[in-house]
Amino acid sequence: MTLVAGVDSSTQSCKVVVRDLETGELVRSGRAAHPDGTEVDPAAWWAALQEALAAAGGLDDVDAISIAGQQHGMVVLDAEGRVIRDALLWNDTRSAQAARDLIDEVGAEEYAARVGVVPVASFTATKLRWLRDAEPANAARVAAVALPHDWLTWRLLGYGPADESELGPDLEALTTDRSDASGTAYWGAASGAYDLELFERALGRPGREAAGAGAEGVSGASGDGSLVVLPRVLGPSEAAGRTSSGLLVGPGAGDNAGAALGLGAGEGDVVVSIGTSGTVFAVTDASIADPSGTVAGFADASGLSLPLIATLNAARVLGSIAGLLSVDHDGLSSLALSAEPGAGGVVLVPYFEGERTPNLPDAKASIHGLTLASTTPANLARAAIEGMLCGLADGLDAVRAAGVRERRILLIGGAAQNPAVAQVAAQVFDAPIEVPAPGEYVADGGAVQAAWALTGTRPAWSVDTAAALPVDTRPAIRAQYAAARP
Ligand SMILES: Nc1ncnc2c1ncn2[C@@H]1O[C@H](COP(=O)(O)OP(=O)(O)O)[C@@H](O)[C@H]1O
Ligand SMILES: O=C(CO)[C@@H](O)[C@H](O)COP(=O)(O)O
Repeated sequence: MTLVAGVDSSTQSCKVVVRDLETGELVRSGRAAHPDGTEVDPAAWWAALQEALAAAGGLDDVDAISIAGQQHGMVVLDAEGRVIRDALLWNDTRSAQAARDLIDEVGAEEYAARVGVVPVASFTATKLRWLRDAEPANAARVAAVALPHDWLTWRLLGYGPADESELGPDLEALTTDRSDASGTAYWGAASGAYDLELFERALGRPGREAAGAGAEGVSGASGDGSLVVLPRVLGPSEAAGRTSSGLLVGPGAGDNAGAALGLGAGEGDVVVSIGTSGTVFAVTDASIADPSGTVAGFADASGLSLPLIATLNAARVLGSIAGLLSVDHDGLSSLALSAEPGAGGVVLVPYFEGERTPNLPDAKASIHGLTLASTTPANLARAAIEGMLCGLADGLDAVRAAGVRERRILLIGGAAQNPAVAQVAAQVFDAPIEVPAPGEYVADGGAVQAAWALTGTRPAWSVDTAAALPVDTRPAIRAQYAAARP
């Protein structure tokens, strides 16, 4: 049996799946927790990857692996391959002003036309601008900029600081893929190239694409320190390299593109993912350039496009309200299902972490419509689920406005396993909902990439459906949410 592995290095944890190349059957899996916070030492991701791989039985009998991960995080390396400061994650909003500055300088339409996105605090370019302005000494030391999956792939191949790695700090060996590169705001899905002027504008230092492992005589960060190295952008089935033990390492992906690949999402499928982030996305032929910045024109992991909206407030909203009500996930579900649709008029606008869609990085959550009669645990539980899903339904409207037409919504992510979430989703969205069998679809996308890189053919593994819910729209839920949100 030939085995391939996929990894999801996500915000809250690292997940590994090992699958049979021929059938796609899940053979083993493992996971390990990531630290909390929006600023994380990448060494913690590396440690979690080792732990999750060990829990998944190791890689000795595995032929290929590929690492997908949380998008946008800023990993800055010095010329010795050391991480200069903790990574700023996609949900760190300190770069909101930097995003506004970049838009003022370049223009939203120009950004959308050049790289398919308009900066928000999540995107890597804004974090680099923040670094330039807030930590100039660190910005001056930057020799390479990577994303979380790029850095983990590089480390897995054996690169890193000389005293921590087999192969040393060859920055030319850094790689990324189209999907994750498209979340930087300095690589365009339509152009298929870095926009080096936008990169320089962000960090205040010129950059160039890495020349490939072992490239010699290249002037740049590894040589004269003048040009910052950006990972070489690999195609969907292009390998990043092999480890010294012969393990083939695939290109990796941003987590949402990884999930699309793991689900085999195609025309007519809109994926709604409810993990740390809430996302709504689809795989499309045409690339998107939305000058309002609502829909990001990302690339997918198969050579197509991935128009996407993301919210900062998803599964953790439910965790927070469950904690407040002293119940677990099942308890929150039972409470929510015991309340009427509309939660007795109680509306929770869930901007606990600020928000990205709509772009309100400094917003806070609020509860509306409380009366003495409506203030019950059941209504609060239901309002949390309804509010979180209404934000995503607004996102679906934006994705539709960008030209996407869905036949069904595929509901994935940790919170999709909550029965109340699936039921309320059928009442909030106006499309049929399918909940795929519980699984790690991002890591599965990594396994698909590993198989694709190994054999040259994209595998067509099947995905089971756990539940299918017909449309049961209750327009009052979105109407009262629309009246309450800013
Ligand atoms: N049954 C459930 N109901 C609600 N939330 C859940 C449930 N199971 C897991 N979660 C939440 O889902 C989140 C993890 O989902 P996941 O998709 O793995 O996130 P990420 O990929 O961002 O790390 C956690 O916040 C967890 O508390
Ligand atoms: O910022 C985005 C997408 O643009 C997020 O989707 C991150 O990629 C984090 O994903 P999860 O950890 O929530 O899966």
